Amino acid sequence: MKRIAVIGAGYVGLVAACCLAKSKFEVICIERDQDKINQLVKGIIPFYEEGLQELLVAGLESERLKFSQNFADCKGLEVLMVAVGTPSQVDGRVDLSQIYQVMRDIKHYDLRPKVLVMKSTVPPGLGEQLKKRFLANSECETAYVSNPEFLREGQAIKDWYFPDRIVLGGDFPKALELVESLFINISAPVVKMDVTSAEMVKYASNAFLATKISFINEIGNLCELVGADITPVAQAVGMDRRIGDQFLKAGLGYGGSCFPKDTRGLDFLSTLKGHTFNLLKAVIEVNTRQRILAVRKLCNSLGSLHGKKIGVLGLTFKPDTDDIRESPALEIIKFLLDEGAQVTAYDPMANISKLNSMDFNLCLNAMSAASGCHALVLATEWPEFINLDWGAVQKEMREPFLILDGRNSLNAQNMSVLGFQYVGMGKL
Ligand SMILES: NC(=O)c1ccc[n+]([C@@H]2O[C@H](COP(=O)([O-])OP(=O)(O)OC[C@H]3O[C@@H](n4cnc5c(N)ncnc54)[C@H](O)[C@@H]3O)[C@@H](O)[C@H]2O)c1
Ligand SMILES: O=c1ccn([C@@H]2O[C@H](COP(=O)(O)OP(=O)(O)O[C@H]3O[C@H](CO)[C@@H](O)[C@H](O)[C@H]3O)[C@@H](O)[C@H]2O)c(=O)[nH]1
Repeated sequence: MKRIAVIGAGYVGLVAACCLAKSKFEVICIERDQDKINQLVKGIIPFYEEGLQELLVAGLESERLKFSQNFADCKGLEVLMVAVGTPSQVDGRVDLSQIYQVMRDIKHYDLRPKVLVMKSTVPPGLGEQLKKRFLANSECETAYVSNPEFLREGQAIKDWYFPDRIVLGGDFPKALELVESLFINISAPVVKMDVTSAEMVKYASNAFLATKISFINEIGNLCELVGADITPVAQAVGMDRRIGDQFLKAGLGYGGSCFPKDTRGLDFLSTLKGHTFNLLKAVIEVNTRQRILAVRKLCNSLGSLHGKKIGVLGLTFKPDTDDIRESPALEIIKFLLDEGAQVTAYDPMANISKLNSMDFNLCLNAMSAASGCHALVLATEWPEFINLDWGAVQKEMREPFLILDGRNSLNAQNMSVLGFQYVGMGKL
């Protein structure tokens, strides 16, 4: 029986802790936020993720999953898995303060696990530094293993059990084997390498997916200029198996807690190392521009936005999550407010407690968000929006009945028949 400590009950930490407890490991999850722990021990998850609540409750009932604020409770455990946050600073640099605090605590409490597994996304090269600074001590026999996490919000449990690959970076085969043995019941190729290369896999994967999105958005922008439609273009391009059909959806660009911060983080690291990563810089710039483009489209149809009433459907960075971190919707709302528009918004799940005070009217449903609006922006493609009674929505609105489909998820022709002025992204 392996006993595992997971540090950080955020998104990744909680998924890891619950899934490992389900695999019959004894797991203690250390979280610094006592309010979070108070909720978790009652079986309540502080965010939305399909299927996670049930796993949490099962873990608590089996008594294989425990929570604590106290690092001393990790003493004597074989595996310590770090899943604390690595957010972005204003200049793009990764804020590593949570990681350093954990390393100091490991030293302070003299924990000496057999293996320290780094699940947090950290800049390539950091692991080797941490080893030298915190673990290079003849008495400490802790092996360091980088094990980047690739799960997506909204599909986290599925991604945990059916990953495309498990990446392990480390120097000691025994330590790598120990970490590999945590993923029992998971059938996926295990790719082993050195620590820095494993750290690079995570950044390269996110940067590549972000590149695909910005690339298709640029093709979409060109489609508008030549009179083509990005939807069939992307579909046919993606049918080439060498390209693949995923992450080719044009729209308002990528948001969330990972792509924006990880692309900025990799760009910062490149600059620090003396390399100008022009391709990545362009990916980031295109992504920022997509939001501005959306606002320009509104201006093109409405003229000045001052005093115009604009409804926004969707606040989360994508459907099936309540996460609003770096959401394109919120960035667009800021622009609209700056232009003097009156903004109403609705989202079926957004965690609005995380919203800093914003000067817009949060509505209880899509229909009230649309009421009296000159324009509606579909910012997140929640199924409930696709299936709205759009005829009824149109009646609630006022001229010019503009709909800006920021996710190209509505049927343009149907919308026109209903009397909307339809504007998509990368379409005529
Ligand atoms: N969110 C995702 O979908 C995702 C997916 C893959 C990888 N990642 C990476 O995983 C890491 C964690 O991401 P997240 O979204 O779960 O972060 P998060 O910010 O949601 O959660 C981090 C948690 O760690 C806790 N914490 C911080 N310092 C602590 C300490 N010293 N002791 C105990 N608890 C502490 C925080 O209170 C918080 O609850 C990041 O590096 C992220 O880039 C995230
Ligand atoms: O064709 C596409 C696909 C996605 N997006 C946008 O891209 C963002 C990110 O989407 P997604 O990748 O599904 O969400 P995340 O949960 O942020 O997951 C990403 O970030 C995680 C954290 O690093 C990684 O673990 C995952 O592998 C990686 O997919 C969202 O705003 C989407 O709307 C598009 O605009 N077009």
